[in-house]
Amino acid sequence: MQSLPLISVAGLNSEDPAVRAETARQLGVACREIGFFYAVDHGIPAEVMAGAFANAKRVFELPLETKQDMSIKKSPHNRGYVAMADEKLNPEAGADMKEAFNIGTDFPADHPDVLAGKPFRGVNFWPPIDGWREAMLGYFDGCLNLGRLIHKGFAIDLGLPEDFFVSHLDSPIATLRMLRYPASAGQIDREDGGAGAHTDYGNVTLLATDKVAGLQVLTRQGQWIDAPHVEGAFVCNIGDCLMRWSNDTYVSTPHRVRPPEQERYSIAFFLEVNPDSIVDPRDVVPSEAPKYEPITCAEYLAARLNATYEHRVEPS
Ligand SMILES: O=C(O)CCC(=O)C(=O)O
Ligand SMILES: [Fe+2]
Repeated sequence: MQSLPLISVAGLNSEDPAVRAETARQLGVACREIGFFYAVDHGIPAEVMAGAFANAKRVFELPLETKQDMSIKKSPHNRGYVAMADEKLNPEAGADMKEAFNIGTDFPADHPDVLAGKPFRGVNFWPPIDGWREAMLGYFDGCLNLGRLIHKGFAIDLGLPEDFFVSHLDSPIATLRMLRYPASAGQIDREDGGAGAHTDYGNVTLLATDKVAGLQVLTRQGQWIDAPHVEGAFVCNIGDCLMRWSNDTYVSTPHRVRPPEQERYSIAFFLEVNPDSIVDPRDVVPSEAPKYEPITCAEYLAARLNATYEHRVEPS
């Protein structure tokens, strides 16, 4: 049985170009073959990760009414609370047995982009919990920096200038999503009852998991394999936007969450690029005939989210 590769991403920070190149090579193999890898030596302290899980738990413990006051249905910018069974990541399979809470890049209400109503430039909902905002924004920033570092590796592996993605990542669309799956093994007979089989939409996802099993990844050979918890590691995967940008050089791979034996928490950080960045395969793989037209990151993401959430589609 295949397993996901483990990569020490600290090598991308090395002063030695040979170490950076070797780390990027490992990353490139993973992104071309399975589209998933574990990132270790990533620099986010264990206590920061533990704190994020403690805070995620607190938000789900709030009364339902308080959570519904922060409903994602009230945000055009993909922020807030998603109630149990309100989402279908695989619309053909049925509702996901999970609840979620999203925060995005934090903008003040008077930021020019917010006032102008730019897509994905909105304010966050903040749960009424002391210290929550500061702790989660600290974790968000840690993930963002890790995502930038991993993009340096992508650039090296793809034969681009090391800083190719830097200008695309100065104010990116990014979503930190806390997830809670109730114990539901034996109650739902769908293998993907926690989260329906899907690919992620953005460039890269950095997922922190607790010790409860559930995540599975589809190999190129069509086999579902477990992606077990690895202490201190992020499960990272390529999203559809980077697959498109790289002209399918990197693959976004279907994954799902089985109904867990025990209550399960995970925290996903979905990183795209700046809303106005042009995602054009000609820029990333100039030697190949492009399979996709150029599109802005915001346009691409909006189209994908509109297909997932009924509430985002304007009633006709
Ligand atoms: O909870 C997990 O382990 C995976 C969640 C996931 O794939 C997603 O939210 O996109
Ligand atoms: Fe996912």
